[in-house]
Order: sequence, then C-alpha cells, then structure tokens
Amino acid sequence: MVSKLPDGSESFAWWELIKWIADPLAYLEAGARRYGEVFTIKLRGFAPFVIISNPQGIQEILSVDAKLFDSGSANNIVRPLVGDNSLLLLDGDRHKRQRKLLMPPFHGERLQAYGQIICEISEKVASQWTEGNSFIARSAMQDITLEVILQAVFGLYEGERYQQLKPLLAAMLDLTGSPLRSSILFFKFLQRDWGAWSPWRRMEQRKQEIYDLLQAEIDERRADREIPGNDILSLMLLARDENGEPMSDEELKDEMMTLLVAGHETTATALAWAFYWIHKLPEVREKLLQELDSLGENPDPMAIYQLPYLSAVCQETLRIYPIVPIAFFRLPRKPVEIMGRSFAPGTMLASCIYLVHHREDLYPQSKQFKPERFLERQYSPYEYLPFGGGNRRCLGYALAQLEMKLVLATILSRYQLALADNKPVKPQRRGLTIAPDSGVRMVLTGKRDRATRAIEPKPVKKEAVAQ
Ligand code: HEM
Repeated sequence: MVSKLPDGSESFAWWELIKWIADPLAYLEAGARRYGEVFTIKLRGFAPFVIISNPQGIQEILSVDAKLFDSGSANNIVRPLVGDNSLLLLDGDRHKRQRKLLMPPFHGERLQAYGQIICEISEKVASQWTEGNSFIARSAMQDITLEVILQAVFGLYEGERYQQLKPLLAAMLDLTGSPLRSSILFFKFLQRDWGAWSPWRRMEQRKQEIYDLLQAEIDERRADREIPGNDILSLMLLARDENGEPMSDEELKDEMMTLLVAGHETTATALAWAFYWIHKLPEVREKLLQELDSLGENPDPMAIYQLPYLSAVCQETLRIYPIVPIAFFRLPRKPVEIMGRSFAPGTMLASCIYLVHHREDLYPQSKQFKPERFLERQYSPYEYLPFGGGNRRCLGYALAQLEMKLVLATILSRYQLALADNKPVKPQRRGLTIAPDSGVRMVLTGKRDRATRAIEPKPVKKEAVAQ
C-alpha cells in the first residue's frame, strides 16, 4: 500500500512560499529540526515535495534504473530561462540521447584542452585589477567562467557577438539576483507582461536578444561549409536523430542557452565562496600557497588539478554552501519504496544536498570550514553530492572542478588579495542557487613574485579525495 506523504508543512500557505524564497537554507534546517531526515514541504502554487537527507535514502533514489524516475517534467520553474527543449526539461530516451551528445566535450581529453585556456582567461581578468581598488569577486569570476563556457559552446570568446552576449546574459541572470527578484520564478502572476518596466517583460526582452545572437551564430555556421570545430555547437549541428533528422534551430538555441546559463553562474558563485573562505581563514590561505608554490613556476594544469589540499578546499567550499541546495526532483513512474516507506507515482522526491552536507555524524562541526575533513576521510557519492547524482548528475561537474582549481591557483599564486571589509558574508538565494549576499568584495593588495613565495614548502597529507 502507498503510504501518505511524510509529516511536514500542514498547508499550502503563501507564508510558507515566502519563507522558502527568502531563506531556503533556514527553511530546510527548521524542517529537519522539527521532522527529521524525511519531511514534506508544501508551497502555494506548487505540488508538495519530500525532502530526504539520509544517505541511504538518497542512494535508493539516485542509484536506481533511470527508467523508473522522471525529473525533467518537474523542472518547469527554469522553462522561462532556458526554453522548452532544454536538457533540464527532458526525460526518458530524449534526455538520454541529448546527454550522450553533450557529455564528451566536458570530459576526458577534450576537457584537458581547456586547462591552458582557463589559466589564460584568469590571468587576463586579474591583470585588470589595480592595487588598492576593490572589486566584487563574484562578478570577476563570472567574467572568467562565461568566457570559458563560450569557448566550450562556440569555440570562441572574442569578437563582436561574444561582446554582445556577455552583458546580456549577465543582465538576464541578474533579474533573479536576490530573493526578492527571484520571486519572478515562483509567482505565476509575475510571469506576465505588466508593462515596460515589469521584470517579466525585461526577462523576455533580454532572452529574445540573446536568442537573436544565437540564431545569427547558427546561420553563420550553417552557411560556412568548412570543417566543423570541436565545440558543442559544431557537434549539435552534425547530430542526427534515429530518423536522420538534424536538431531544429529552436532545439539548438534552447540547448546552448542551457549550457550558457547552467555552465557559468554556478561555477562563478562557487569561486566567489572559495575566495571568501581562503581569505577569511589565514591558515587555509597559508597552507594553500605552500602547496601551490611547491609546483614551481608555470606548472602543468593537470599537476594543479591533482593537488590534494587545493582539491580539499574546493570540496569543502561546495560542501558548506552547496550552490544548488537540493538536487532535481525525481518522480517515480511506479510506486517505490524508499527507506521502507512507499511513495505513489508522481511524488516529488528531493535529495537534499545542503542537509546531508551538514549532518553532524558525517561532518562534525559542520558550520566550520575545514578542508582537512576531505583529506582524512572518503565520502560516498550519497554523503557528498554537490553535483547531484545518477542519470542527471551535473553534466559540467568535471569542467566546474577543473575551473575552480585552475582559477584559484592562477590568481592566488600571482596576486595578493584580501577581503575588503569584515562584514559577515551570508548565503542568499540567487534564482535557484545559493550565493554570497554581497558577492564578496575584495581588494588587490599586491603581486606575488618568486621572492615572496615559500622556499621550502611543507608537504601536505597526500590522500586526495577526488570527487
Ligand atoms: C560548481 C559548479 C556547479 C554546480 C555546483 C552544479 C550543480 C548541479 C546540480 C546539483 C545539478 C542537478 C543534478 C541532479 O539533480 O542530480 C546540475 C545539473 C546540471 N548541470 Fe551543473 N553544476 C555546476 C556547474 C555546471 C557547469 C560548468 C555546467 C556546464 C556544462 C553544468 C551543466 C549542468 C547541466 C546541463 C545539468 C542538467 C543535467 C541533466 O538534466 O541531465 N553545470 N548541476
């Protein structure tokens, strides 16, 4: 027999939705305190969903046959940003096919080729900072990660079209840049054109402008019969379905938009958090610099990638405030049993990344930033899951980790930075992600050169835990 939904919020009150929009992490923590590791959230205008923060339960959801669960159908909230044909909204065979097409450029040798480019872009952006002047780390990181994803998707990051795309994408995403502005994704009545200044009109306009630029790029590529490049757009243009049909322009644009949106904001936010923790905690910075200096001048990007302490700092950054606090909903197609409890088909099951990452049995003193925990212990993919898991695991997880490590290494080895003030930085909703509220204001205090680097680096414990 299918049991009723687990305990949790009692009504679909507006108030619950407002609390969820305003402070999702506090909302999740309050639910876990009151109801434990499985509870239901009911929000006005949305189907109820079940939050699960038990690793065994999460394993039962994420490791089963993909055919038993849907997910894309529950991602409607991102439809206005990425369009109907986005990978995020697909299910079943169509999702599987599209994922298979998009996966290779983000992994293996193809990924390694991005290493040098990431270092060069980081250096280019950092070289524009002037000593004594402050800058917002999140925006600077967004400059870097946007260039990287444009390179991956189009194989270009310079030129007029790129110069136009960059501010448009940033401006569109800024329309959900705070809890208040994120409301546009949650309230249907805001998703209407209420006039020239309404957020919806502006979102639609920006999106149209971006789509026009993407269409221009597609037209140019179709007209140009030269050998296609290694970038994702070239691959998508060549792809054929089982009937030999190519992807339509609408499909191409939605998929490009998906990668541009999902593929740069998240990583930029993760980097902003990393800069925050590294400069808030001098002992972390010290240890990291020692490790980076041990590689000598101009190290190979793959040697940087394998550094154990740098890896642990990145892992801890994504643990303490996971950028995406809950994985995509999984909806069983048939009744399923999770942790001995039956759930009806269509129940929205949410693996809660944030709550698992703060389980005291796994992460003692979980509110403290301690990279060492990842050197001392190996976590299972259901205990540590900043990129989700199973058949919808983040497509860009390898690229994101490579970027985080190379950007940090390039900038920290060459520049001395400090937090611009002592104001506490708090996690805040930014669309569907969690970002530092201030964006992390930093200041360039000087440059590092050979002489300022440690001569005899102390060894760091070696058992790296690569996620
Ligand atoms: C630190 C950076 C990032 C974080 C924390 C992150 C996190 C996530 C999470 C939690 C999911 C949902 C997985 C699930 O429900 O199991 C996801 C999905 C996805 N991510 Fe990322 N992501 C990051 C960077 C990227 C990058 C660089 C790309 C660029 C390719 C990307 C593209 C995607 C796509 C396309 C999906 C949907 C996959 C599908 O539906 O099959 N992400 N990401």
